[in-house]
Amino acid sequence: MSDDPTESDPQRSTVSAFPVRPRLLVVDDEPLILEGLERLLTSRDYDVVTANGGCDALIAIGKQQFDAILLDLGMPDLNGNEVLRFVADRSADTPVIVVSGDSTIDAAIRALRGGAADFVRKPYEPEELLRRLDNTLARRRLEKENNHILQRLQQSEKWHRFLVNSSPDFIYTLDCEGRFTFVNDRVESLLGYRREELLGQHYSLVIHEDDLVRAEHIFNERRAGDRNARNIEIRLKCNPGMRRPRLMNGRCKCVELTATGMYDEEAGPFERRFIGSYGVAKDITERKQAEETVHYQAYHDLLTGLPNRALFRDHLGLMLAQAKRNQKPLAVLSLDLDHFKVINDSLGHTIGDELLLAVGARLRQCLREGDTLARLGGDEFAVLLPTLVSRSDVEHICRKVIQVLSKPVYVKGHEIYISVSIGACVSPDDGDMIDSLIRQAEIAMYQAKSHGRSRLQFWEPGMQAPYSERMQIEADLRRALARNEFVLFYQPQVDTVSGEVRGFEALLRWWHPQRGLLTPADFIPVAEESGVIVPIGDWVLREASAQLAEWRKADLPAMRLSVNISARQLESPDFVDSVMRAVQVYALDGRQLELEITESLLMRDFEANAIKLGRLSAAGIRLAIDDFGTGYSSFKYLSRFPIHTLKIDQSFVQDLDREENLSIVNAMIAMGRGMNLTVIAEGVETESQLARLQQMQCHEIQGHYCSPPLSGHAATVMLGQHGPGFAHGVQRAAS
Ligand SMILES: Nc1nc2c(ncn2[C@@H]2O[C@@H]3COP(=O)(O)O[C@H]4[C@@H](O)[C@H](n5cnc6c(=O)[nH]c(N)nc65)O[C@@H]4COP(=O)(O)O[C@H]3[C@H]2O)c(=O)[nH]1
Repeated sequence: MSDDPTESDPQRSTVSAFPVRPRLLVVDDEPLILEGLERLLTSRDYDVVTANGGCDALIAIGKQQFDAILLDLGMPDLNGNEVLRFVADRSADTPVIVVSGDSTIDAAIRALRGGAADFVRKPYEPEELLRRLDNTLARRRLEKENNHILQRLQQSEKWHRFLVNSSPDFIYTLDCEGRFTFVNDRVESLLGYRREELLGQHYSLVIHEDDLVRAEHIFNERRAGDRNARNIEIRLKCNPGMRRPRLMNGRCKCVELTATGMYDEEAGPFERRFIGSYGVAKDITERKQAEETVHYQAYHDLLTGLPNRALFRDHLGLMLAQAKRNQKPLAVLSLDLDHFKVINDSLGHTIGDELLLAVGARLRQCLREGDTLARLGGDEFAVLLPTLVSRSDVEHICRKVIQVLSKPVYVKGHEIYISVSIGACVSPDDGDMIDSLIRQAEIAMYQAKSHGRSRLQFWEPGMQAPYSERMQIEADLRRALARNEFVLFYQPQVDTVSGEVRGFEALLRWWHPQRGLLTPADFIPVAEESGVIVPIGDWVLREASAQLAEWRKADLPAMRLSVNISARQLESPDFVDSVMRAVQVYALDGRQLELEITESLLMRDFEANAIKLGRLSAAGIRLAIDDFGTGYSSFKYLSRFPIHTLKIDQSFVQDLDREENLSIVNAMIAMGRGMNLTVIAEGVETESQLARLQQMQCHEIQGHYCSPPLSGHAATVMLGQHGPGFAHGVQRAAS
């Protein structure tokens, strides 16, 4: 858009902008005078148009623009004053010089009042007329130029005002006392003040109390140019009484401020007078909030809102420095919920999350304000006790924690019992390095877990090894499946009367690349705790099923094969499906597969287990109660499960000489037979044990007396021979 007002007139440009010959209109009814004037002016290079009366003049003015008009007054058709009025109405900026024979002062005054620029009496001196014409044209040229400049200034001010007011930034000026002399419209949406409310007010009205000292420097900025204050972050307060809170998000805004000193330029370069400052404040509230969110997320656990490991480390670092200065001990606790994974897997993550929230809140109750409680991940919490008197303080707090967490937690209708294992270490006794203190507390916590859970264990120097070994096993276990390092062994279960092999128990072994063949006792507890047991258990089911399918393919007698099921496996929501899948994939007769589940595990979640096992039983799959006699099951409950086999725990079998054990085993066998179950005695090592079991009419035995667990190949060979050797031994014992 152009700001040049003459650009809109195609007929004529201004005298100053386009130095062409000035165009004049000469009006007189006297032909001789008209001619004389025309000659005179043309000789001076004016572009002359003549009109021999008032009417002619109006026609000429209507057609084109003139830079000046020389006008006679007394004309018969239309006198000069009428023409003058017409010019004043139509093109007021065209100067008119009246050239009249009427020499009265009244005529001159009237003409000048009517808008004439000058009055020249006839007869005139040509040079005098030309000089007056030149003056008039020069004056008009200056006026036009001034107008033009004024217009441009007004336009430019309008644009600046528009830019300032529609700016997304808050723009202000202050006087030298720090009072607002200008604020743009943005202040209303930013701070909730109307402009009039702020004008004349001291800037401190809008500064957040905590930033007042900093603001003093910026709002009194005297520097101008490149050295001024730039991009200074500061908080501005919103109008507390604002009526339209929907415009605001929050009670204060964060801005980035650039301020500059203002000086009175007219005082000259050596006498610059400070008159105030102006500034531009950019709203960065959203950016700050986003930064704060990112920062919060980086340092907090999002579920509980507690500090995470990074923030815990920071706090610990600070407190260690402080403890060193004050020569006071501090303690780091590592807390881990016992069996949390089981709860999480069986009741679902939503309940698990609620439980963690409840635990966090309870832990907080046991601590003082200066203590730090953090969630390091999963069910692992950490506590920093920065001011201790002695170790007994730690014991006291931990007793409180253990006691508070031993009370049931109610989540969505579930009554959940949880306990916590705590490891602790104290600085400076146990060191003063952040990471080693945290690690030592964790090591001690694992020790507490392995010593029976729900207890406190202080770190001791020798504790490193078992923890590392456990971690190593866990890491190796995670790789073992992919590397095909697991293998199943098969231990036969032999009929006590016929001596024939009735079935096998599949027993897991791990060919560890460095440590050789490992038995379940070496790795099942770690696999259970870490959850790796679920995929491993799945593999066992598939491998055992594959073995049955292989025996069938080799035309070997159909055997029962039992597999051990772990707690995590049974509680996994996918359990039933994974068993069914194995049966279907290998097209097994469901009755060939038996699941061994310990009685205590069965009782743990009675209702859910009854449903799951009911579904499996409907598909013909058998259920054996493992380690029978070691748990606290009630016969009444046991009868609600579709059980086929009772396995008497080897601890009873191996001590059959004791009268008391003999009676128990006798009762168990009688009960099993009474319930129409197959009774198998485990861990039978001697002939006399076998003889007693035969006497008590135990159906089958399993143990080294018959055979240790065999490799798949050895078990296949045995099946081919169909166990005559056993029959011989078993029958001999019976006779
Ligand atoms: N002293 C003695 N022991 C005998 C005798 N005969 C057999 N045994 C051992 O007794 C254990 C019987 O298995 P379990 O009670 O089911 O107890 C098993 C079972 O609870 C668990 N387990 C084994 N395989 C698996 C598996 O695939 N999955 C799961 N979850 N657990 C398994 O590990 C436990 C131990 O398994 P193993 O070390 O293979 O130990 C086996 C077996 O080798 C004997 O005459 N004398």
